[in-house]
Amino acid sequence: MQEFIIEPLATDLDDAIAQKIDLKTKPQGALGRLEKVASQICRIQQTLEPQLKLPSFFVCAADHGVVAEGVSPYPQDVTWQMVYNFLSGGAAINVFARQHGIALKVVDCGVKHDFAPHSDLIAMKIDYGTKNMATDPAMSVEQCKQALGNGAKLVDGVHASGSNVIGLGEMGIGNTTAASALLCKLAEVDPAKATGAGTGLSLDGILHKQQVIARALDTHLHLTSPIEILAALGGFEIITMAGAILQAAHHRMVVLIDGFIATSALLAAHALHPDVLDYCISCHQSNENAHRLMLEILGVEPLMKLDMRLGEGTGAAVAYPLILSAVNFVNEMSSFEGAGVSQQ
Ligand SMILES: O=C(O)c1ccc[n+]([C@@H]2O[C@H](COP(=O)([O-])O)[C@@H](O)[C@H]2O)c1
Ligand SMILES: Cc1cc2nc[nH]c2cc1C
Repeated sequence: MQEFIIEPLATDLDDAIAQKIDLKTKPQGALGRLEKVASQICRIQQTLEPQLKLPSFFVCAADHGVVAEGVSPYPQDVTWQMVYNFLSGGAAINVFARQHGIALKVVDCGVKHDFAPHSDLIAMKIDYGTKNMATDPAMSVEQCKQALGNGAKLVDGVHASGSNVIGLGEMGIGNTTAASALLCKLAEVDPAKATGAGTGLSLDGILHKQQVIARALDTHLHLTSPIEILAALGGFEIITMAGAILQAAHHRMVVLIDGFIATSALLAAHALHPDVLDYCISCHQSNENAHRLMLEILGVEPLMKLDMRLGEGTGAAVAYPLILSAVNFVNEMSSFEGAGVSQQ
């Protein structure tokens, strides 16, 4: 299994970072959350002059055997159809990535479809979708380790090209069931609190999805080791994202976390390596109820809440200019002394 070595953030520069931010021409704390983001990026990069270089986003796509239980209102074919939409530049994430100068690649982590080669498609198919978690482990432990390694490979590639900030998004009909199941098992949350509408289930549909998740938890009741839990309840795109998050933390990169499913990948990564959180910025709290719960459990505050629930990395992409503003104020704002402005 890929070994992820992640250093907790050093605290040596903390005083200097706080001082630099406090001496900018503003009342103390007046840039609010941007100050927290700026300070986190300075700590990740161990510098007083942070930079965001070559932002690189991955949309990780895969299918889910649990759709056989009727947990999503959309047909499974939407997964591969949306992959083509990403490749032709017509999805929401394409629009926002173009707007903000973000490089975007689509990753076939395990879609139930054969794609022709494409310059923006990275072929990392582990299988044609997972198995039905209600009756079987979604994947084998071997496949789970392979997915973690695939995520690491994605990040190694962009890191070698000079990128220091990544964003992770996903596409996979049925993947909110996997995200909810992971939340239940990893954080001991009742399915009644962890289950939501996903792409738009009715109330009856949500109750049925809740029962399917309860059945999956029962099937895998005996499991206690994180890797076995991730294999039993995860998805190929979720575990690939978890591997990418872990490897980005290893490289001391800034990791932009999108909505509910991307956060389930962070929860999975956190179960393997708690220090990974230091490198992650939660960009947008999804309208999926359990996302708030997941963020609370991880102890992270999302940057925004725009009532979005799309995935694809859209929440992270729309947050990108805010994060850039945080970095820019540290580098470009005058200090009180430099501008000749009186302090308190
Ligand atoms: O990111 C989110 O917060 C989010 C919340 C609800 C749904 N989604 C997207 O909807 C799909 C999964 O929904 P479902 O109902 O099929 O489980 C998948 O492609 C996700 O990207 C995404
Ligand atoms: C159309 C559609 C687009 C999506 N993008 C991410 N998840 C999605 C789910 C659906 C159904």
